[in-house]
Amino acid sequence: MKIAVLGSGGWGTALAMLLAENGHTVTLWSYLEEESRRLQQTRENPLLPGVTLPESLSYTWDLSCVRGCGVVVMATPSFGVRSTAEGIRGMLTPETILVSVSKGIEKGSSLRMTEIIRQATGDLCPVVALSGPSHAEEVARRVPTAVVSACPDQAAAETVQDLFLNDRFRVYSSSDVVGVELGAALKNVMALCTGCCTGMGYGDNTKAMLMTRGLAETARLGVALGGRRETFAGLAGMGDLIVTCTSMNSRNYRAGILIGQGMPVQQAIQEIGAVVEGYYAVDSARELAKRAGVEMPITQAAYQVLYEGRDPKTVLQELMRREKRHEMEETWI
Ligand SMILES: NC(=O)c1ccc[n+]([C@@H]2O[C@H](COP(=O)([O-])OP(=O)(O)OC[C@H]3O[C@@H](n4cnc5c(N)ncnc54)[C@H](O)[C@@H]3O)[C@@H](O)[C@H]2O)c1
Ligand SMILES: O=P(O)(O)OC[C@H](O)CO
Repeated sequence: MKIAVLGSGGWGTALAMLLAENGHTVTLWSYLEEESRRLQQTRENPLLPGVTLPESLSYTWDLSCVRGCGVVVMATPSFGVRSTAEGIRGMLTPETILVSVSKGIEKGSSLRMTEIIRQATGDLCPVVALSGPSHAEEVARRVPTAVVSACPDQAAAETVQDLFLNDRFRVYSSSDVVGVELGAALKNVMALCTGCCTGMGYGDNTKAMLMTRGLAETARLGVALGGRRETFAGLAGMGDLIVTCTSMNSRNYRAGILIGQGMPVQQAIQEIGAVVEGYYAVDSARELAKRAGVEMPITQAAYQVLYEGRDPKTVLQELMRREKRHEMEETWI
């Protein structure tokens, strides 16, 4: 299969490697010409240390590489998804399958990634979300990993499942694209929160509390927006939450640690040197929650720290002092 991977950050590069190793003809598109030239010359991505890119990969910074591709993988940061999708409109056919691997919710529109792609490309092709606990650094080193391929069009989800599957990358299919995408976007917010508490010197109890209650509010929003409750107990929900809130590979968790240690938010994001999606998602998630009438106290707390400059210790105190309640009072998995 001829495949284009759009976005040569850590994740786009790791997936391009995997698809090339699965025998596909893969072109890796970079947003910046110099990034593409450097990849071609060095066959290394500094975001994936110690990994050599396969000889069979091709590199470009020209979006016309999508012409004639059966599958196009959208792997830019969430803020680049709309413009990249608009750039390929007119080069697709109804048979092309688009795969979204970006994790976020668009600022302003509060649309999920597959919704943006469908809108920006004229809703011509099926759009599959591929998500789950999968740090690029580990996938590139062939560490056994499992993810989920989600689309209401089951045939498209299964085509993508087959393309990516191999003996170190297991892919499940799902029709719940809403649940899968919201789990992906919200776990980044929770990782910023758990990182922040780690940075402030709190321990495993605090981390477990935020992960568990964070998943509860994620599922509450997801179900209100049409996702299935059980999806949040799966790879794109609990699975990705675990990996992101516990791994030093996580950009969101590491940014949270720096903020908890007292570094200003923008400086912490700069320091990470790769996209910190939770920062962008928190604003849109809060907006979605408001519209759906869903309570999301941890997301709200994260917003106050990240956008209003409030002291994280005070914000955590306020979370702890909320009115007492029954654990299973609300929608839960
Ligand atoms: N890195 C991972 O382990 C991983 C795993 C799963 C999903 N994801 C998701 O994949 C997406 C990409 O993450 P990443 O870690 O590869 O990012 P990254 O920070 O490593 O790479 C960012 C890339 O995007 C390019 N870029 C910058 N601005 C752009 C724009 N406006 N339009 C298009 N491209 C632009 C940069 O040139 C760079 O190549 C994110 O949504 C992330 O949540 C990442
Ligand atoms: O490094 P993070 O926090 O952006 O997480 C990357 C992936 O989403 C983990 O599945």
